[in-house]
Formats: sequence, C-alpha cells, structure tokens
Amino acid sequence: MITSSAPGKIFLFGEHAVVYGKTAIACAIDLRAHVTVDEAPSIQMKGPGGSIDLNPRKHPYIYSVVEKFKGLTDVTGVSIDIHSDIPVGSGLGSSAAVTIATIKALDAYYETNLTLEDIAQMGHLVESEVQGRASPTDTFVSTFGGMVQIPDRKKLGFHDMLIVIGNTGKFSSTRKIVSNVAALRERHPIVIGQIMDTISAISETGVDFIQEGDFHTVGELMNINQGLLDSIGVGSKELSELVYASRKAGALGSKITGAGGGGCMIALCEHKNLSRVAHAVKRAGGDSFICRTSNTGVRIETK
Ligand SMILES: Nc1ncnc2c1ncn2[C@@H]1O[C@H](COP(=O)(O)OP(=O)(O)OP(=O)(O)O)[C@@H](O)[C@H]1O
Ligand SMILES: C[C@@](O)(CCO)CC(=O)[O-]
Ligand SMILES: [Mg+2]
Repeated sequence: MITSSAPGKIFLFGEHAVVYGKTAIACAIDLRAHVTVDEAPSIQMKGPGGSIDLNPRKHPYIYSVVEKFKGLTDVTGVSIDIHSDIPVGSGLGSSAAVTIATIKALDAYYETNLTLEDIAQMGHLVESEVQGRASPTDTFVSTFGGMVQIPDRKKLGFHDMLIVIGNTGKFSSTRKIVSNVAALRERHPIVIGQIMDTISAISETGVDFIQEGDFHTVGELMNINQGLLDSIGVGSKELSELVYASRKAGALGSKITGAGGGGCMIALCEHKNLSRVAHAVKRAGGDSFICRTSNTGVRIETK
C-alpha cells in the first residue's frame, strides 16, 4: 500500500490568459489531496460505500491517468482511494492535485521511475484530454509546489502569504467555463486578445513586487486582474459580493481564483486583518477559511 499527496493551488494572476500561452503566477497552498493505491482484484475506486470499478464518466481524470500507466506497465488489479481537503470545482486545483497525487502513487507502486517533470507533463496531458483545453499551471504547481510562473515553468522565490479563501459553494466546471471564454474569444478576437495581453502584463509586473514582498502593490494588481476576469464573463454576483466584502474589511487585494463562474475567491491579507476579512467574507455568504501558501509539491506520504 502506498499513499501520496499533492497540493491545491491559487492563481495570484493570470488564469484564463494562461490557456492562451500568456503569463500567470500561481502558488501551491496548504490544502492537499491524498491518494492511496493497493493491490486489488481489478482496477477500482475505493469510496465510503465500498469499491467500484473505475468509470471514465465518474472519474475522468483518474481513468485518464490509469490509461497512461497501461502504456508504461502491466496495470491489472489496483485500488485507488482518494481523500482530499480541497473543495471540488472551486478553483483551488482539486482536479490537478488528485491527478498528480494519483500519478505519483502509481509511479511508486509500479516503480516506473517518473521524474517530477514527467509527472507534471503527464498531468497536463490528462487535464487537457479531460477538459478539452488546459494550461500546465495547475498540474505544474501540484507537482513542484511553491510559487511558479507559467508558461516559463519557472519556480519563483517562495513567500509565505496569508490568504482568506471564500467559497461561494457554487460548483464550477473548468471545462465549461474555459470553453465559454474560448467562444467569447472567437466572437471578439481582438478585444479578448488585448484583455489577455493585459492580464499577462499584470502577471509579469506582479512577479517583481511578489519577490520584493510588496504585497500592497500585489494586492492592487490582483484587483485590476479581477476587473478583467469579470470582463471575460467568468465572474458572478456571489463572487463579487465576497470580493468587495473582503476589500472593505481590509484585504490588500482580492479576486477569483481558477476557472471562476462559481467556486472561490481569494483575499491577500496582512496578519492583523486576517480574521476580520474572514468574518466579512462569511457574513457576505461565503464559506471562508484561512490558508497559507506552501512550498511543498507532490510527495510520498507512506510506503
Ligand atoms: N476528491 C476527489 N475525488 C475524485 N475526483 C476528484 C476529487 N476532487 C476533484 N476531482 C475531480 O476533479 C473534478 C473537478 O475539477 P475542475 O477542474 O472542474 O475543478 P477544480 O480543479 O476544483 O477547479 P480549477 O480547475 O478551476 O482549479 C471533479 O469533477 C472530479 O472529476
Ligand atoms: C481557468 C484556468 O486558467 C485555470 C483553472 O484552474 C484553466 C487552465 O489554466 O487550464
Ligand atoms: Mg481543475
């Protein structure tokens, strides 16, 4: 029996633009998905109600991972048991964390000796297949941890940042939201193209301020990024209410994280405002909790 784990993530800047090769800055957080693999009579998913055969519709990401391992080794009977702290469909990279942790666990179980780069690339392939279109961001962050710049695939200096996460509780399918943006871009290629370029410029500008620890300016850039995410149609009334409540309570900056349309927003806070912002987001209707950025990527927990 082998257990691995991988972190979820937040986007400081650049979601959606990164799908079109523009720059994004994302960071792992201290919420993790844990995956345990063990010998079994068939390829099955373990759950609270017992074990069921792996089903491509019910578990598309896991199914895609297993199909890739069939190309590497003899995959017959294995059980896959997932326990995740990461809210699903909420912009915190639950699909990537589950995907990367499953790859890592199967790699250790079948001794296929994948490098971290191999794992990240396989994970990106899985997300692209399942979602139709995906940037390498989420899977790269879940693999390597820390603060990363995409598409450069560069690990940046790590900064311990305090984040209030506000979950609208509205499930948001990344596949659907990403395809909506693609359709908008088809209808208005010049306008949406320029918006994506501006989001990219925010990411590129923000790197230096993050590295300097100038979180007031990082917050200001997050707020500008939020306005542009609203302009491409990935905001929502609920997300806006949480964003503005956090800012009124003293957040340095706040924005959607991930696909949007529902899911979570993040608020970058100083320690002194953390609980005030968390309470304000809760009062505005969000399930709010505090997390920290994390420098730990995918790892084996027990063998
Ligand atoms: N604990 C889990 N067990 C099994 N599958 C999971 C689990 N968590 C996430 N998934 C898979 O990931 C899918 C959600 O992925 P999706 O990309 O839509 O949202 P997300 O990754 O949470 O948000 P984002 O991609 O915007 O960061 C679920 O529908 C499921 O297929
Ligand atoms: C919306 C998006 O940019 C982030 C999803 O977490 C999609 C992607 O990067 O694949
Ligand atoms: Mg996802």
